Amino acid sequence: MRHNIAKLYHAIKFQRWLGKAESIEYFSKARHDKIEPESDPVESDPDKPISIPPVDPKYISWLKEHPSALLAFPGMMSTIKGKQIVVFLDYDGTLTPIVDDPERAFMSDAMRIAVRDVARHFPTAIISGRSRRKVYEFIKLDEVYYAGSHGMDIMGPSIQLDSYECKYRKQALDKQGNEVTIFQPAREFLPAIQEMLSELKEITIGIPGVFIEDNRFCISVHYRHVKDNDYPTLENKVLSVLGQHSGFHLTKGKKVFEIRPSIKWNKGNALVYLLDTLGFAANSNNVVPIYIGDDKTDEDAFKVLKSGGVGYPIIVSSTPRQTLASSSLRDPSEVLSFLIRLARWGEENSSQ
Ligand SMILES: O=P(O)(O)OC[C@H]1O[C@H](O[C@H]2O[C@H](CO)[C@@H](O)[C@H](O)[C@H]2O)[C@H](O)[C@@H](O)[C@@H]1O
Repeated sequence: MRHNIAKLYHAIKFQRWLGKAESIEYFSKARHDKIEPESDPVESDPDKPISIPPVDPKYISWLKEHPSALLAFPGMMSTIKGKQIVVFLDYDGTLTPIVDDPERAFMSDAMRIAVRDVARHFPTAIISGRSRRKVYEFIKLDEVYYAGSHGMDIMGPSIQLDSYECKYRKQALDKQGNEVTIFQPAREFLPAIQEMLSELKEITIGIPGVFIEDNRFCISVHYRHVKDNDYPTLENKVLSVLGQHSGFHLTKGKKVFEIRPSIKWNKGNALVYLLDTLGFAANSNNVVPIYIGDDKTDEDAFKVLKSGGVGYPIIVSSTPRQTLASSSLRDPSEVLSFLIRLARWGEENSSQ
C-alpha cells in the first residue's frame, strides 16, 4: 500500500511539492475541451406518473465493468477493515440531482444527515466546481472540509506555514473558530476573472437563457435554457472573451462552459493536497480514499486513485460512460444509500 501511495504521488508529480513550490506550473498552452452539446438527465417533475424506464442493455454490460458500489459494499468493507477511510464528495449531480436552476440545487435534509454522519467517523471533504462559499451555503456542515472552484480554493486542516511556506497559503479561522489553512493556487488570476465576468455578462446580454455564475476562481456559463439556434453564437462569444485573456482555458460540463485558469491544478491535486495535509501521506499504508463524483472534472480525481492503485473511485451515472472509476452509483439517491451504509459501518466498527 505504501508503494501504491508513492505511485499516486508520483502520478501527479506532487512529492512534497507543497513545501517547495512558490509558483504553480502553467499549462504549456491553453487547452480547450472539445466543445459538444451534451445531454444529461434533469430531475423529473414530481407530479408526473412514475414510468419504469426500459432496461438499456448497454448500461447492463457497462455495469459489469463498473459494478454497483452498493452491491460491492460488503466486499469493499472487508478489505478496508482496520484502515483509515477518507471520503471525498463532489456536489452537483452527486449530493443533489441535476436541476434546471443552478441557484436552486438544494441538498435534501436526509443527504445532509448522511454526510454529517459519515464525517463523524471519517475525514470528509467536498470537492466542487462551485465557489467554496456557495457550496458551503448549500451544505451547511462544519464537520467537512471544502474545496471550491474545482479544487483551486481549499479550506483544509491547519498546517504549519513555516514548514510549508508558500505564497498561496494563509491561516484563517473557520465558522467554529478552529484554525484552518486556506490554499488558493490561482490567486493572481482573480482580477482577470472579474474582468471576464463583466465582459461575458455584457456580450451575452442579447442571448436569452444564458446564466453566468461567478465561481470565484473560475466562471460557469450555463446554456441549459439557451435555444439550440443560439448555441453557436454563445459559443463564439465565450471563445472571443477567452481569446482576449491569456492563461485561461475552457472545459465543458453538463450544459455549461467552464472557464478556468490554465494551471496544473485540478480535483485530483486537491484530493492529494487534502490527504497530505490531513497527515496521511507519511503514514499512508493504511489510507483508503473513497471519491464519489459524476462529472468530467471528477475524472481527474479518479485518475489519481487509479494510477496510484489505491482507494475507490466511484462514478455517479445512470448511463454508460467512459470513466476511470472502478464502480458506480446510479444517481444521488444511491449515493445517499451508500453514505448511510458507510456511516453505519463506521458506527459499528468504531465501537469495537
Ligand atoms: O463539481 P460540481 O460540484 O459537480 O460542479 C459542477 C457544476 O455544477 C453546477 O452546474 C451543474 O448543476 C446545475 C444544478 O443542478 C445545473 O443546472 C447545471 O446545468 C449543471 O452544469 C454549477 O452551477 C456549476 O457552476 C459547476 O461548475
